[in-house]
This record gives sequence, structure tokens and C-alpha cells, in this order.
Amino acid sequence: MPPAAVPAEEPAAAAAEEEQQTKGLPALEGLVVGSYCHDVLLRGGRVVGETLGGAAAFVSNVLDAASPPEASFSVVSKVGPDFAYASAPAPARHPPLLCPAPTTSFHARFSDAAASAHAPDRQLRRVNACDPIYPDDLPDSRFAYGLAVGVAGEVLPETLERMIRLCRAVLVDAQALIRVFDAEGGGSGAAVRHIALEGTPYAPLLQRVAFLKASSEEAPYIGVETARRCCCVIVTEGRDGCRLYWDDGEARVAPFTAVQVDPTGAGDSYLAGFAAGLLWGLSATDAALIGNFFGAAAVSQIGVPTYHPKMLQAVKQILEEKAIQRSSPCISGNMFTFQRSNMHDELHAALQEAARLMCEQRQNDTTTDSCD
Ligand SMILES: Nc1ncnc2c1ncn2[C@@H]1O[C@H](COP(=O)(O)OP(=O)(O)O)[C@@H](O)[C@H]1O
Ligand SMILES: O=P([O-])([O-])O[C@@H]1[C@@H](O)[C@H](O)[C@@H](O)[C@H](O)[C@@H]1O
Repeated sequence: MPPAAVPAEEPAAAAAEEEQQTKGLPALEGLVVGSYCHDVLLRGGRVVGETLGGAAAFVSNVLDAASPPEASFSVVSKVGPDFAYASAPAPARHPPLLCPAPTTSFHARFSDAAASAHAPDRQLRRVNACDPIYPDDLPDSRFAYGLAVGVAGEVLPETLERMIRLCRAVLVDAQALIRVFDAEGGGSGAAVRHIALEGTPYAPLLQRVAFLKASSEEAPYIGVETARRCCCVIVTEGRDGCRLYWDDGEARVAPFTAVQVDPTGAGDSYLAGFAAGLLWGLSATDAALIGNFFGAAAVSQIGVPTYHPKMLQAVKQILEEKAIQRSSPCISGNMFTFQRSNMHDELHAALQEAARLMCEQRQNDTTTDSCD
């Protein structure tokens, strides 16, 4: 596999220039690109939740909670004048860019049928779409890592291309690349479908991406066997955890127990937890445990979760202890380590204890409504 963010066939001079530009970077600064949205959760035709959504909201929540102290990040997100989460009581913590178009909005319909771990758990309709994020909307700075996390096609191919130029390593959520939106149906919004990644303008960029994450529902559209030759592919499998595929290896990573009340944001929180794990210096397979942990935390609450301070303290302590064993954060190095380390099982067991705190918090919670 080539070094994470350097394209295999890019001219040496351009690669050298890019390397030069990324020297002197603020150690672990990140760039999150994707818009916030309004989520309306429906069950049996009844609204059971209205929340802040968009991968950027879930991702920034996890990065704020779990990144190492020296790591900071910027969010590039667009919303309209109707954005409902600009101020208290629960504002989006990283301010978005304001556009004349309305805020992107999704209706998520949950079915009553018991879902298997791999069945689609919701039908999504996009009701409003804000403006795309253009390359010029990105800051003129260099970043250690970037997360491309669009939900409504807002991360344009040229925007992803610029992210790849600005960031040493880019992690991409497949939902930013393969979603298409059918024609609006009588005010009820556009149905969300997937198309094959191959043949889209994003496909040639894959070899310059470090990690591509897809849910098991999205995985058939990205073509895991082809994609793993370009970058490390992560397939999340709901309550079964996840699998990683790189060019010459693969790994299954065990999940954490959770009481699922709302699956929204699990994939987003997973990706941010995974990135945080890399920032702490873990190998990809070990970092996937942090992804699984925050995925489980996301399904335990409706909307963007709040983390119990005791639980967060426990997770940070675990990561600090494990970080003592790291040589340098993988994300700021040239190469990633993929294999599980010999502390993988120990890390899982320690996080399982923190997950237990999360379940206790949930049991003490008086909320009775659930989307699941
Ligand atoms: N019911 C669950 N119990 C425990 N962990 C879960 C559950 N659902 C999701 N997760 C965690 O969140 C990750 C992402 O969830 P998944 O449903 O696969 O993604 P998406 O939200 O994109 O459909 C999973 O890999 C797993 O680690
Ligand atoms: O649940 P998940 O796949 O991680 O991500 C979700 C998106 O698929 C959805 O479009 C958006 O409205 C949610 O807020 C959330 O970002």
C-alpha cells in the first residue's frame, strides 16, 4: 500500500511539494467537511424526535470528547437561515457557514419490523438540501487529517480533491459519495438511493484516500475487493461491530453491548471514534475498537449523544495509558499500522467496563420514547 495520503502515480515533484507543505503542520489539526442538518424521526407516522443531525454534528461531538488534548479541528458545514441549532440549549458547537438556501433536512422512517443487524433500519427522505460545500469554502491551511462526511451530496468531487491536497490523511464516509436523491415526491422529500462508486467522479480519488468507511448496506456499492487495493476499507456491521480490509489483510473487530434506542449517527460516531483512536497512536484495528465504542454510545441515545463524565474520564484514562505505548500518532506519520496489537483484547476489556457505565447511565435515564 502506498503512503496514506500520497497518490501512487502523482508526479514526484507535486508529491514532494505536498510533503514540504505539510511539514511544520500544527501537530494534529483536523478538518471536518460536511453539513449539519435537521433530522425528523418518525415511527408509525408519528414524530418521535426532532434533532440536530448531519455527520458533522456527530463527528465533532466525538472528536471534542475523545481526541488527545493536543488535537484540534475545524468544521466546514453549511446551513440556512432556518437552522434550529445555532443557539442554546443545544447548539452546534462548531459554527457553520450561513447560506440563503434552507438547512438540509431528512425524515427518517423507522419500521416496526424487527431488523437484523444488516437490514436497513430506516427509510430516509431528504426534504431540503442546502448549498454544496465548494473547494473555496475550505480554509487555506494544511491539516494533519481530514474527514469527508457529507450526507446530502454536499461534498463535491472537487471539494474532496482539495481536501486530499490540504490534508495528510483523508478518511471518507461512503455515504458522502454514493447517495443520490430521487425526484421530490409531493412535498414528502426525495428518496435516498445508492449508486455504485465506480463510474462516479469520486472513484479516481480513492487511491489518494487513507480510509473509506461504509455500512454493510453501502458496502456492495463501493466494491470492497476493488477499493481495498486503493485504501483501507472499513465495513460497519451494526451490533456485530466492524471489519477492516486492507490490501493484504483483514480483521474483524468486536462490538460493545448497547441498548439501542436510535441508530442515527452510529456510523458517523464510529468514524470519528476511529479517527480519534488513530490520533492517540493506535493501529487501525485497535482504533476500530474506539469506533465501535462510540458507535454503541450513539445508538444508546436519541440525536447527538451527551456522554456521562465518568464514562468519558474512563475512556480517556484508558487511551492515555495505551498512548504511553505508542511511538507517535499514526495519523501524522507516513504509514498506518493495520494489524491488531498485542494489547487489543486488553483494550476491548477496558472499554467494555466504560461501556457498562454507559448502560448504567441509560438505565438511570427516565426517557421512555425510542425510535428503535
Ligand atoms: N445495536 C448496536 N449495538 C452496539 N453497537 C452498535 C449498534 N449499532 C451500531 N453499533 C456500532 O456503530 C457502528 C456503526 O453502526 P452501523 O449501523 O453499522 O452504521 P450506520 O449508522 O452507518 O448504518 C457499528 O460498527 C457498531 O460498532
Ligand atoms: O446514522 P448515520 O448513517 O451515521 O448518519 C446519519 C445520516 O445517514 C443521515 O442522513 C443524517 O440525517 C443523520 O443525522 C446522520 O448523519
